[in-house]
Amino acid sequence: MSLAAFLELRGARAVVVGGGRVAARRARTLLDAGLVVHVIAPSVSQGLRDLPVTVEQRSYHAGDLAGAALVVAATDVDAVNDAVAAEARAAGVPVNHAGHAERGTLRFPAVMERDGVQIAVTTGRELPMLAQALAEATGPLLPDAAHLDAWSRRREAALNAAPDDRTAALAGLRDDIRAHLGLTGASA
Ligand SMILES: C[C@@]1(CC(=O)O)c2cc3[nH]c(cc4nc(cc5[nH]c(cc(n2)[C@H]1CCC(=O)O)[C@@](C)(CC(=O)O)[C@@H]5CCC(=O)O)C(CC(=O)O)=C4CCC(=O)O)c(CCC(=O)O)c3CC(=O)O
Ligand SMILES: NC(=O)C1=CN([C@@H]2O[C@H](COP(=O)(O)OP(=O)(O)OC[C@H]3O[C@@H](n4cnc5c(N)ncnc54)[C@H](O)[C@@H]3O)[C@@H](O)[C@H]2O)C=CC1
Repeated sequence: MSLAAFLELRGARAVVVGGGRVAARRARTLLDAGLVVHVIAPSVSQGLRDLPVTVEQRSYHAGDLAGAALVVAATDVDAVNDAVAAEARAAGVPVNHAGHAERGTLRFPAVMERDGVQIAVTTGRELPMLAQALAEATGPLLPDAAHLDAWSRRREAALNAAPDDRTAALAGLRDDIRAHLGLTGASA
């Protein structure tokens, strides 16, 4: 099993090597998470140029990943993606290898988000359609902001309650949340 985690990388530098369709998809994901994206590729698609990224129109060279907190190797040349992944690994920087995910250290999941709540799905293999379908199927479960705010207030109040009341208040909140999601019975 891989490590499931959410990275807070707002303002950090990402280097995307490659300028095609996959690079553009990854760049959008990184921008949504607040990273500063730098693209290096001899040919950069219009879709990618239209995004708020900086572009260096040339081939990748060793040393290009200096200062990167995250790297994407998304060229259509396996050997180049391998070289990018090797440089990133040596620098201890997480890297996504577009052609062979197992040669990198980071896989992108399919994601559903609503008001800050995120559900991310990975298949542990390369079945992007399944990852996407599973994420989509969970979408309707995501609560709206009004519910989130009400639950957060109740949790705060419960944590501030006297010890005798706290347990019951937290149990009541847990039951209400589970019922809202259609779950019945005790938690697993
Ligand atoms: C391993 C992985 C990459 C990694 O993370 O290292 C990978 C690999 C591959 N994807 C391929 C194709 C497509 N992938 C998408 C879309 C998505 N792919 C994503 C993830 C992953 N894709 C990782 C595994 C996730 C898992 O399974 O757990 C999503 C979830 C997230 C993201 O891309 O950021 C994103 C959903 C975006 C959304 O939610 O909107 C589309 C477009 C579409 O479907 O609309 C196409 C077809 C068009 C095209 O070619 O672009 C192929 C080519 C073979 C094939 O067609 O299968 C490979 C390589 C291979 O399979 O060898
Ligand atoms: N992970 C995924 O979701 C998917 C991955 N793939 C893989 O990703 C690869 C890229 O796919 P696309 O974006 O569709 O390809 P594409 O053909 O649209 O783009 C390839 C890009 O690589 C750049 N490039 C080539 N040599 C380079 C070098 N030496 N240095 C820097 N950039 C270089 C090109 O200039 C071009 O911008 C595919 O070959 C495939 O292995 C393909 C589909 C989906």
